[in-house]
Amino acid sequence: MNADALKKMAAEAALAYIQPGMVVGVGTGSTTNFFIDALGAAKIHVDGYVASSIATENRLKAQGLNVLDLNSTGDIPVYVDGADEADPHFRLIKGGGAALTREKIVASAARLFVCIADASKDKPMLGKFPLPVEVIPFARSFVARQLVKLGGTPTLRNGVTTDNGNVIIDVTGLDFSDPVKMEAVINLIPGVLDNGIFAHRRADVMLFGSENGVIEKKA
Ligand SMILES: O=C(CO)[C@H](O)[C@H](O)COP(=O)(O)O
Repeated sequence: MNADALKKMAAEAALAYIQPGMVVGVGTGSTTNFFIDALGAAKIHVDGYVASSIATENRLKAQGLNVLDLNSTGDIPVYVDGADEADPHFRLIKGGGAALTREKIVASAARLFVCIADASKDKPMLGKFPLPVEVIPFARSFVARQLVKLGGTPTLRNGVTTDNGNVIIDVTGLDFSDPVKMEAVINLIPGVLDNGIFAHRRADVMLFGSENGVIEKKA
């Protein structure tokens, strides 16, 4: 099976977590797009969806699904999103689609975070995937120098502006032996809005699409 078939399998399995009357948070990316399409077909009578990006909002609307403002919903029962890497402790690297800040906000507002991915994202430890960091443009060069001091090699993601009007710096070479600490340390650099380590807000459930079917892991 190709990666898309595995992503679709994981995305469709996440429907089991969606109940009528819920507010559902929806992530961003190709795996989440399969989830949105599955939602459109399933026609579950949820209260509405909170989108983690403009792209997701547009795709939900194209499916005729009701999009809600995060500021007018309370805590969200469930959030479904993909990941670039996941470790055995349900910690993630996200932001390959540049939506990491809003994704982390909606994930943090959710009581349950269901992460959907193809099994290639299941890693013994984080850090092969370059870490996305959302940075206020004014501070781009300063932040890059601080990331070098942390042992990283930063690269500006060319031509990308986030939904928040910022830039993305992708960083390789960081020490991921303590992802909780690294997430916090990077976020202390002035000019950083957020970074793609999801260690303070980890996933609660992992659904990996694999050649042997969906592998479900619960924290
Ligand atoms: O964090 C993300 C977007 O900011 C995505 O969830 C992550 O990049 C995975 O994407 P895909 O489902 O396309 O593999």
